[in-house]
Amino acid sequence: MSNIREKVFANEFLDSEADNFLHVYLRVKEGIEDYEDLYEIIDSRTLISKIPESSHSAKNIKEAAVMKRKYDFSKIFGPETKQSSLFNELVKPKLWKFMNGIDCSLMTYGVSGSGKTYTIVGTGQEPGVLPRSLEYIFRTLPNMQKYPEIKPLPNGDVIRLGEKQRLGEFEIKQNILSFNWPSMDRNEQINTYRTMQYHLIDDPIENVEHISDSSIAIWVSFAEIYNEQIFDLLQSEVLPGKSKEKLKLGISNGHTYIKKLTNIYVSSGLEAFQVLQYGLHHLNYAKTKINDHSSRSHSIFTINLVQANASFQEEFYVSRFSFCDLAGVERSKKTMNVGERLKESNNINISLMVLGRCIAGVRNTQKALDYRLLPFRESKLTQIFQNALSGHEDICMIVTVNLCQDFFEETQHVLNFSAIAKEIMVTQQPKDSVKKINCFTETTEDGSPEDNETFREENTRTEVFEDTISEDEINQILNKNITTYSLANYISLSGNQNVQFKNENKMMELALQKEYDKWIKDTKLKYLKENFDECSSSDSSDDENEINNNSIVFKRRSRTDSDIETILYSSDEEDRVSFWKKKMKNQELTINEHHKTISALQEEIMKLKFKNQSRIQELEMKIRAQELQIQELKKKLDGIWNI
Ligand SMILES: Nc1ncnc2c1ncn2[C@@H]1O[C@H](COP(=O)(O)OP(=O)(O)OP(=O)(O)O)[C@@H](O)[C@H]1O
Repeated sequence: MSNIREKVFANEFLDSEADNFLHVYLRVKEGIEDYEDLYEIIDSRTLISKIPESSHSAKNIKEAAVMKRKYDFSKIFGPETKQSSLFNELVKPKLWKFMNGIDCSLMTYGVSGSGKTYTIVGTGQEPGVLPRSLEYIFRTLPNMQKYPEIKPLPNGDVIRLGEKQRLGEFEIKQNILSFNWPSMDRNEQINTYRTMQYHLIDDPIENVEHISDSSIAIWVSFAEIYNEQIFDLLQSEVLPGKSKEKLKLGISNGHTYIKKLTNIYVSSGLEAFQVLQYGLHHLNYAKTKINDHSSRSHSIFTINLVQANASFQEEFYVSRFSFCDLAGVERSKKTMNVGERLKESNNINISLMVLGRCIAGVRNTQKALDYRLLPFRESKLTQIFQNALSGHEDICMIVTVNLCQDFFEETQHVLNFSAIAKEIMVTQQPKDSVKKINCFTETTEDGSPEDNETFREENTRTEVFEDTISEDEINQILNKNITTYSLANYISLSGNQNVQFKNENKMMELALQKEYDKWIKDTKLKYLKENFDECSSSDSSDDENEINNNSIVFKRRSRTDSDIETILYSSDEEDRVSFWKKKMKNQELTINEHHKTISALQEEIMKLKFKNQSRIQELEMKIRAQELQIQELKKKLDGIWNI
């Protein structure tokens, strides 16, 4: 039998896609009747936005003639689009790739309430692309075994399970499937799924002859990024008084993964759907002014497909399909959020801003070879999707919009974002980079699967840098055509891997380091000039709004409240992010100050308590002494009476 991957790459669909740019689709929410004053869908790919003079977006437009903006999409799904059409046209071809071993991601991006969750999860009557995908995958692939044999680890390796571990994994799944819902009838879920199955019974499926001669398994995971912390939505119920475990990120072979994320083995679409419902039940939702059931986090549901070549028992291929439902773009003025909701809002906006900056950065990098240090590490979301967002995986975005007037500014922001995203070039994975996945055969029969997983994660893989410097790169460096991004990369690589190279080229490295330091200095000065006013001298040296940079004093430009909104919705992403970061930093400092005051007061109270306690003890001892004296005197008195 030939290699599964060879069949994948021989498949004609891989070469059939005409454009190599990131696919960005627009989905227009149904039920908005009178949007023609503001928007015009001129064909299946183009939307025109008419910007009213009163709008904030019109401020930067000088001539009346350019009060229209044109946005191109891979395809526009109008308000009449049914969930089934969206699935058939957009997701089905991707599932075919996924079943042939290629990693795929689908993201929904849009204003809060515009239909992101509706598109991915849907409702009982109108299931979204995810439940439909689960059903499609299980109808297409051959029957799965009841107990799993091979388990994919979060870092990309696979592990062969022993007898006890197989039973253990089965039990974990059963616990989820038999979970008692406080607010939902389990039978209702099953009926919802069965109804969908009934409707899809005549839907054609693909011929997967070449997959049927390999042994396969499907595992699913579900993670949430809430307030910049990662949580496992499939973790068993947290005991009262205990908090949910925060998961960390790891890097393996250049891919970022979530450490210790639970993977559940599922052997049918219904089981996978029930696991999805279990995770959704743990997701952070809240009622805001613009959506009664608003997701306050980014959620990532991943289907992992493990294929083992029947003839080569130790050859495994894992492919993943991630469905990422992003939290909604929102303005605190509209949502009227305060307290915890406001904090969530800030975190959501910041991570979406970083996403926008990364996308713009990748676009610029590819377009003008204007390499920069892209801010992927500034948010968990962008770290996880770094590889996909850099154009190295099959990723598509569904931008959801509500074309009503109330959300005009936010929708412009979303449309601008999508216009940039659509310019990202996607590079197809080259054939020679396909690798065989490591498989670990378990020797011990005892120990839980989690133990093994942790052991494997911690002991078998270390974080490694993906590649070494190529001849071309060295030539680039010598030609001084090097960009800052490559410089930074080179320095970090030479510091970690190329020890021999480093020794041989010490002089060159020093020169590069100098050039890199200069870039850091220039960037800092540029930033200060953009955000601060230069002043001749400083009146108060400890003013936190002042920065002294090489004896030039810069004073922070003050910003009004309305500037905040302008920054949040302006096109200058870097300005926005740095502004919000600083604002949050200041808030953190103020909170710290409050904490310090509270600690001081608590100390004072303790001191007073202690002082009073010793005074009370002193007085009690005096009373005791008085009482003893009384007793003595009484005794003497009794003696006198007895005489
Ligand atoms: N295309 C559509 N057709 C019918 N109903 C829709 C459509 N899109 C959204 N809805 C309905 O609008 C409401 C809000 O949608 P949804 O919860 O999907 O928004 P969201 O973008 O995920 O919001 P948030 O970011 O706040 O979580 C839901 O009741 C949903 O059923």
